Amino acid sequence: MSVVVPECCDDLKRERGRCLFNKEELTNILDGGPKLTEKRRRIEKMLINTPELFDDVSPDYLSHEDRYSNELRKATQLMTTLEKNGFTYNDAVTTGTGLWLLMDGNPLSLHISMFLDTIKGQSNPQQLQEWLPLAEKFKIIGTYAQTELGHGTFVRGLETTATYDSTTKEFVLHSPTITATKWWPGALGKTSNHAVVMAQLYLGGKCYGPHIFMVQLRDLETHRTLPGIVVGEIGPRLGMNSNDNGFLQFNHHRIPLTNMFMKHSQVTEDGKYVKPLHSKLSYGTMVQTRVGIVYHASRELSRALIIAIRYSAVRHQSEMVPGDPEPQILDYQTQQYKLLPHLASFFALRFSARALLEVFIGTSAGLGSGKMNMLPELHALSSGLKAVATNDAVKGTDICRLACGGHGYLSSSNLPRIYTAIAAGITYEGENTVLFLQVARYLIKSFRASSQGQTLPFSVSYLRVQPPSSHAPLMSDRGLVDALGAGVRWMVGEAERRLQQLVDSGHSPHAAWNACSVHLVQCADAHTRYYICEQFVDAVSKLGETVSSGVHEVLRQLCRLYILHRVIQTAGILLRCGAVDGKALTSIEEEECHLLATLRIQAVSIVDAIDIKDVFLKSTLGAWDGNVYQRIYEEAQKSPLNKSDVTQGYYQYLRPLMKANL
Ligand SMILES: CCCCCCCCCCCCCCCCCCCCCC(=O)SCCNC(=O)CCNC(=O)[C@H](O)C(C)(C)COP(=O)(O)OP(=O)(O)OC[C@H]1O[C@@H](n2cnc3c(N)ncnc32)[C@H](O)[C@@H]1OP(=O)(O)O
Ligand SMILES: Cc1cc2nc3c(=O)[nH]c(=O)nc-3n(C[C@H](O)[C@H](O)[C@H](O)COP(=O)(O)OP(=O)(O)OC[C@H]3O[C@@H](n4cnc5c(N)ncnc54)[C@H](O)[C@@H]3O)c2cc1C
Repeated sequence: MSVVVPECCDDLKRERGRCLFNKEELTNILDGGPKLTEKRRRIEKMLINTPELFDDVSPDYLSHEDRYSNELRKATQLMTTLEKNGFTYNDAVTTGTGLWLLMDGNPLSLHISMFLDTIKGQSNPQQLQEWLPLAEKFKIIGTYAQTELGHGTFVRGLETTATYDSTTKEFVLHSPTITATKWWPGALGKTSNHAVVMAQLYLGGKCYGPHIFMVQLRDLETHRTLPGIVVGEIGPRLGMNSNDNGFLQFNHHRIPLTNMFMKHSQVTEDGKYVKPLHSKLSYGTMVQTRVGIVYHASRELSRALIIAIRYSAVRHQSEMVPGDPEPQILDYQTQQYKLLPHLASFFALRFSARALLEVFIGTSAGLGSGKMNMLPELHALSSGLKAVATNDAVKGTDICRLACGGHGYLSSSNLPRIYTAIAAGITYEGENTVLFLQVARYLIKSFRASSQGQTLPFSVSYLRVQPPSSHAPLMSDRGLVDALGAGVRWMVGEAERRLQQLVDSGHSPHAAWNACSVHLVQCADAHTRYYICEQFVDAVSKLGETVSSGVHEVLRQLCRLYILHRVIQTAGILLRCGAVDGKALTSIEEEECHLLATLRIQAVSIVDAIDIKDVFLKSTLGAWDGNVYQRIYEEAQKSPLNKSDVTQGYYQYLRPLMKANL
């Protein structure tokens, strides 16, 4: 397959003719610099030149088993192609390209993410030396097996046990109940021959809580399940059915002492426990994956936006002015209102993902030298951003689908598959409500610390009980972000007051927490969105000195739209705390409508600059050339039902019905 850029239709040609900025420059910003754009394109070119990586037939037409095998075939082909060309799996992950090719849930994704990340982040030097080369070269294939039938959220409630037997220097892994069955891990059913398993550590009859163990599940030659282990696949799901999400039970299965991950906590041969520097270090893989998911969610949202915005420029429907030609649906203000705030969201999430990655890298470096103080901040930021990013990506993707009318419901639009894949992100890696409650815990703690005069970490410093007065005019970007900050401060203060009131009236702190938890989740959501606004404003103002005026103007408009939209969404709170008044809100609403019309002019060019090629969009509606109707028609011809004019079903059922005397 070669990269041919086809002629585009007249509508898209006209849209692209109105571009006032340098698209390549915007692409570079989104990629993180020209070098990264160049690297991504090299990887893409290599993948596009590997036809085996592309489906001729939609997975929708395959049986469950064929679907799995086909995806496994592509996943292994991808890994060997990368290797042969001097790239790593990580290059395909960090550029998004690998996931786009295999986004029906691929059986190697857990191996290249959580399995390898656990080996890198939780092993002592000997374990690293032993396992990393095997895993990196796919000599062993693994997954992350934590969730059980009975518990996903509450890690401390897991029931799988790992009991140390000092006589043999082994751990005995056991699933004592049906609810202790591991359930959900991707690639556990049929693909993995190893798993990192989260289990309750027992030493001398005492439970030390969840710890991680490396467990071989299958024979490396025959791939048969080892004795003492039951493993299988959990059956069809809402989406990502090419993966083999699995179940796993242990029956007094023994593994060596050295198979407990021992970077942070250790068990000695005689069964003594050595505590980690921080009790949640074993949750590190989850934190790292949440950081990755923020990028992943923004990428998936961007695919949906490219599809829906290009389609909206090609699709003509109804009359805006009686008797006039049917306009492009993108000219309807309501259509702009559906799509453009999500386009702004994509940019906001991308800049925030980058900021979060920096916090992650900084914190990880600190951990290396024994500094644990950044861990709570990283946990709160990664939890909040993972939750907001997946919530917004899911909502945005569904709006993109709706914005494409009936055709958005077609599998060939690819919007259903993008939606079902990212929808899982709300649940996996920490269910979003639960993650927000973790953020809320951090907010309340910080707010109370501030009342006692303590200095707050950077992401919550604006919560100071007596904040410095803002000098930015209200209607400036900074002024509106400050107003949003004042809103969050008011919400958190209110939550703290309600909690205290309940405790004072005799409720236990835990009962009070539950009684305030709807409000607490709202605080966490608002705090995270305030952080996102800050990152967006900062990023655009920093770029201001280095980019051309056209690109800067587009970024400024997107940032402004994001902030205005957020202020309107939070209007109730901002009015209650006096951060804005009705008059300001009216002018903000008017400005938003004006901005929608301004951004509409270059919307197609902005999504072009995201630079995702047709082969990765996989959509009949969103291709570069805008040749929508021909593509939809051609795709329909591939339906197996069209192989014959009269189907078997006619002879078997319809004809007998028509002939029956009813
Ligand atoms: C490098 C980046 C690369 C960039 C490039 C990127 C490219 C992309 C990369 C790849 C991505 C592609 C994506 C596609 C594939 C996706 C595959 C994924 C498939 C999904 C896999 C899964 O789905 S896998 C299972 C996940 N399953 C959970 O996610 C369970 C949630 N459940 C909990 O996580 C705990 O259960 C929960 C609630 C914390 C309570 O934990 P708990 O009960 O032990 O703790 P408590 O609540 O009592 O809290 C006590 C104190 O601990 C503090 N604390 C708690 N956690 C802490 C922590 N982590 N760090 C610090 N502090 C922490 C807390 O803040 C309290 O602090 P304080 O006391 O000071 O207030
Ligand atoms: C596609 C997919 C892939 C997955 N892959 C893996 C994997 O590879 N490895 C793995 O180990 N796991 C995996 N999981 C499991 C996933 O991590 C869990 O499903 C997730 O952590 C949520 O846990 P749960 O299912 O127990 O939900 P529950 O916690 O039972 O959630 C049900 C409801 O209860 C609410 N709730 C729960 N606790 C609280 C609380 N404290 N306060 C308020 N509300 C609460 C939740 O908000 C939610 O509304 C995967 C899941 C999916 C869907």
